[in-house]
Amino acid sequence: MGLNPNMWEDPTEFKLERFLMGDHKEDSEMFDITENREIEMMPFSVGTRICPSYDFAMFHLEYFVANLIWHFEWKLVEGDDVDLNEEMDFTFTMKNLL
Ligand code: HEM
Repeated sequence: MGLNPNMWEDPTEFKLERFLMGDHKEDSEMFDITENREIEMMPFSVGTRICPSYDFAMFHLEYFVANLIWHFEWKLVEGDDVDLNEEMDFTFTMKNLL
């Protein structure tokens, strides 16, 4: 499914901009990391052939991200307006992502 050219333009290309939000994706600079607007990306697939190692992989990815946060100094990009406060949506999300 992740390689289906009917779903994805150039499915094998590394194109982060494909996750931009908005009807006219090229007009928007927001990434849909909440997956509240569209569910297009299912990295572990779904259904009977879902990755059996989903929990194991997620555990390691959380550990990987935690190490990135721990070992690097994180700064806002000048001009960005990130607000870490929570906002109630379908779930709690960050108030301002960018
Ligand atoms: C970030 C890490 C991982 C991602 C994104 C991932 C993703 C996937 C995806 C997309 C599938 C195909 C599901 C389908 O056919 O619809 C799959 C299948 C599978 N994955 Fe993973 N996987 C990850 C890590 C792992 C790890 C660490 C293991 C083993 C230790 C594993 C074992 C398997 C196996 C055995 C299948 C075949 C399941 C089946 O065909 O019934 N995966 N995985």
